[in-house]
Amino acid sequence: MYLLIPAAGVGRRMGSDRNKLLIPLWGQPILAWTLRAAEAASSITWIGLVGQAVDWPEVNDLLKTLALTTPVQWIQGGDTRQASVFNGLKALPANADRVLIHDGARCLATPDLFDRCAAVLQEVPGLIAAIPVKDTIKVVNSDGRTTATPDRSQLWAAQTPQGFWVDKIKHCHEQGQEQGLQVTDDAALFEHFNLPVQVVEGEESNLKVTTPMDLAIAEFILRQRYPHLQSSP
Ligand SMILES: Nc1ccn([C@@H]2O[C@H](COP(=O)(O)OP(=O)(O)OP(=O)(O)O)[C@@H](O)[C@H]2O)c(=O)n1
Ligand SMILES: C[C@](O)(CO)[C@H](O)COP(=O)(O)O
Repeated sequence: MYLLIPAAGVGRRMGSDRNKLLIPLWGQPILAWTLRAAEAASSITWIGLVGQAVDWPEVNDLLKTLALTTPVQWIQGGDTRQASVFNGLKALPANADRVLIHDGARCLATPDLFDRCAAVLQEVPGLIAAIPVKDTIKVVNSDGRTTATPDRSQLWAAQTPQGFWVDKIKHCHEQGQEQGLQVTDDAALFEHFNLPVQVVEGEESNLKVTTPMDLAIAEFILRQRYPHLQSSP
């Protein structure tokens, strides 16, 4: 299975002056955890790492340290996550007919989650990892007043991996760019063009490390996951 890792952000919400994926988390960069999980997933046979040129020297050093057996191709990212993913799709090997797309910031996803998504993608053209929301969600207007309360039983929090048949998702991105669509996940393009997106049970621990609080939570999760370790493996 081909995997694209969007890793070309800047981490504004982290308050970082550099790519947050290079910030240490329990002894190694956030991105290292993501790459280790992808490496450990039996289904992943190729990684497209989508990043900004300014980060390449540090990422290259990290790749040398990790010495992954899975081939990793460096791909130039774009100004938005959507543009970065599209660049990644255009850089896929010609024989790639299915692809998983996984945020570099979701560094706690387990190898099992990748493998489960890869297995389902054999059967459906599009999927997302997701978990049911626990909070009651409100729609709020520009005055800060609630205007609606969607039925919680129908609300799921989308995660990544998200997976797609390559020809379909590439076409969606092409059309989306032409029509000026701006989306925060790739499944939204599938939905916009009336293509089916199957939910695969995600993981509560598969948080997107976005803010400093997320870093603290992520370290807690790692310490629980590797209780025998004093620091990262
Ligand atoms: N131009 C961009 C923006 C984001 N991403 C990636 O998309 C994932 C999810 O994005 P997010 O968590 O928002 O990361 P940032 O954009 O860095 O964070 P912020 O929005 O706070 O700046 C991350 O792995 C990020 O590296 C990307 O590849 N290219
Ligand atoms: C793709 C995603 O992780 C699904 O929840 C999320 O939409 C990414 O959002 P971001 O603002 O680019 O971090």
